[in-house]
Amino acid sequence: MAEIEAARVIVTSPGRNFVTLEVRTKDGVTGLGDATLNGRELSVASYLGDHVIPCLIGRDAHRIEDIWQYLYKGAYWRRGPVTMTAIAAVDMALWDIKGKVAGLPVYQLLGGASREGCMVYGHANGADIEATIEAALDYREQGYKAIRLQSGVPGLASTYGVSKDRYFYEPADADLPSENLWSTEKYLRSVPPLFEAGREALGWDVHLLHDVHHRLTPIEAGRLGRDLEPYRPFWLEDATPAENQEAFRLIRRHTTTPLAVGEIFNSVHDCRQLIQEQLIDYVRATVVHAGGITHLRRIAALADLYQVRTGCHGATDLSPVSMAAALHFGLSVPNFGIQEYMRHTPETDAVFPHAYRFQDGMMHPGDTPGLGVGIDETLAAKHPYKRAYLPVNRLQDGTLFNW
Ligand SMILES: O=C(O)[C@@H](O)[C@@H](O)[C@H](O)[C@H](O)CO
Ligand SMILES: [Mg+2]
Repeated sequence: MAEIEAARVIVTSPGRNFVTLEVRTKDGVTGLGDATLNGRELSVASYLGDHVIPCLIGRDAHRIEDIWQYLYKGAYWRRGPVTMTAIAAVDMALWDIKGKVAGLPVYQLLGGASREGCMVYGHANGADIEATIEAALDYREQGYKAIRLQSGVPGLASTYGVSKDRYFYEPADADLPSENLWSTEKYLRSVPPLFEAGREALGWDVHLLHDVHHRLTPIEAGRLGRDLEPYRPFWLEDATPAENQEAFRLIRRHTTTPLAVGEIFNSVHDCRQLIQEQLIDYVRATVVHAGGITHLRRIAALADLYQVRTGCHGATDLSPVSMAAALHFGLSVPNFGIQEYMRHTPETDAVFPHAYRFQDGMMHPGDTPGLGVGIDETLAAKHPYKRAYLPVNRLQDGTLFNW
């Protein structure tokens, strides 16, 4: 028995907002869980502080599955990003504690390493094709085996996924949502030349990826997938919104370009049909928004039956605690595909010292017992919460569109 004596929520903003749960046992062992929900951070902080923590006190931290079921079924109100992010934070913290008590890194508790490291993809972006290719060459130089290409669209003032900074990308950029303008026609014309230039400059020994960010209809996505086929992309991500899972049947009918989807999913039910009908190739559900390691393993186990592999979300709004959990999961899961890696700022890394490391395009969670991430609370206190929103997206006639 490792009795839970206390738990608390730490909100800090070292460059961007993070919500972290710390669970402490009577023996003084602490575990950390990420609870960050970009642009809606305080709702999860309240869900945890007001509704979850009181139910945790006195429970056995070792009973991870039972506590997961207790919080999921016991709430009566199942699923949803706030609930599932809160459950994820508890789940990560309990795996962290179990690892520390056992003296083992979490991946060992999940069955041990299935590979030497997790292949990650980096983000090359630029205002135009030339700048994007230059950034991609830089990533290849650093050893990346997989690179996502996002370029500014001629005729559009700003484009999702294209930052002003070479390495650090932060979409939650304003105190109130900023507004972007979108044109599907301009965008669809811009991507094939980007990939043509990418293959010309980088050759064929590097994986190239692209994120559509839910902005096409299924038939438009089918056309883009087909137009990109000659350049053999590793995947086309979030080609169309996925609330309607059937929509992917139409895309599949028109292209063999592999499809990835799921960074906003929070439950296996969000991707059940996509997986069982083999409408996707990679599932992007991630530890922090999909119920923690415990639930993500369930999603991956279903996906494995249908040759769907993992490709977990890993943008900067997933804290180093999530990144570590993703790497322990990714190192052990049989059907790992790739892991997104968007590096955090030095301010974030200083608040969350961690054992995971990058080498030659691969990442390893390290062998520190537990998840291998700490929190420097003195430093965290110097970065108070700052309201920040993701942008919204409008068509050129003012219609609010998909983001
Ligand atoms: O693939 C990705 O990393 C993106 O889609 C993210 O930038 C995403 O928009 C943010 O993480 C949202 O919080
Ligand atoms: Mg994405």
